[in-house]
Amino acid sequence: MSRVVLSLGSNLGDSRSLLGAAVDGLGDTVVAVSPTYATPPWGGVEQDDFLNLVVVAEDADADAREWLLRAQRLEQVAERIRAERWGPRTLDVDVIVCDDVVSDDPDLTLPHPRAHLRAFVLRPWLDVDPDAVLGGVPVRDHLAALSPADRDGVRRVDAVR
Ligand SMILES: Nc1ncnc2c1ncn2[C@@H]1O[C@H](COP(=O)(O)OP(=O)(O)OP(=O)(O)O)[C@@H](O)[C@H]1O
Ligand SMILES: Nc1nc2c(c(=O)[nH]1)N=C(CO)CN2
Repeated sequence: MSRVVLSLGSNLGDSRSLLGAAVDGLGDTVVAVSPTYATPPWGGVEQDDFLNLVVVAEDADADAREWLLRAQRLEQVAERIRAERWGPRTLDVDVIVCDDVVSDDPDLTLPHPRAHLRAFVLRPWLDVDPDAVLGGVPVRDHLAALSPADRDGVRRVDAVR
C-alpha cells in the first residue's frame, strides 16, 4: 500500500473542468480531495491566477514511480504543452510526498523540493490532513514560515469536486 499527496494546478483552458477530470481520472484511489483555491502565480512568471487543490490517494499496487507516471498521464490527457518553466499550463500534477520515500533523482525528487515554499500546496494539504509532515517539519509550520502576502494570497473558491 502506498499513500501519496498530489498537487494539482491549472491556469489555462477550462481549469475547473480540467481539474475535475483529473480527480476523476484517479478513480477509486482517491482518499481525500481538498477544497479548491484560487492562487497567485508562484515563480515570477507574469500570468493568470491558478486554481489549485491537493489529492490524497492510496493504492496497494502503486509505488512512487507509478504515481509519477499516473500524474504525467493525467497531464497528457489535458494536452499540457511544456513551454516556459513555471509558466501557464492546462494541468500540472506534482507528487509531493509518497509514504516516507526520499529521492534525489531529478526525474522524481521526493519530497517535492519546492513544496514547502508554496502556499498553493501547503494550505489545501492542511485542509485534508491538519497533522501532515513534510521533510520532518509540520506542514502548518512551513505555512507559518511563509510571508503573510504568500499565505494570504490563496483564496478558497467553489470546489471543483
Ligand atoms: N516530485 C515530483 N513530481 C513531479 N515531477 C517531478 C518530481 N520530481 C521530479 N520531477 C520531474 O520534473 C520534471 C518537470 O516537471 P514539470 O514540468 O511539471 O515542472 P514544473 O511543474 O514546471 O516545476 P516544479 O517542479 O517546480 O513544480 C518532470 O520531468 C518530472 O520527471
Ligand atoms: N499559484 C501557482 N503557481 C504556480 C503553479 C501552480 O500550480 N499554482 N505551478 C507552477 C508550475 O510548477 C508554477 N507556479
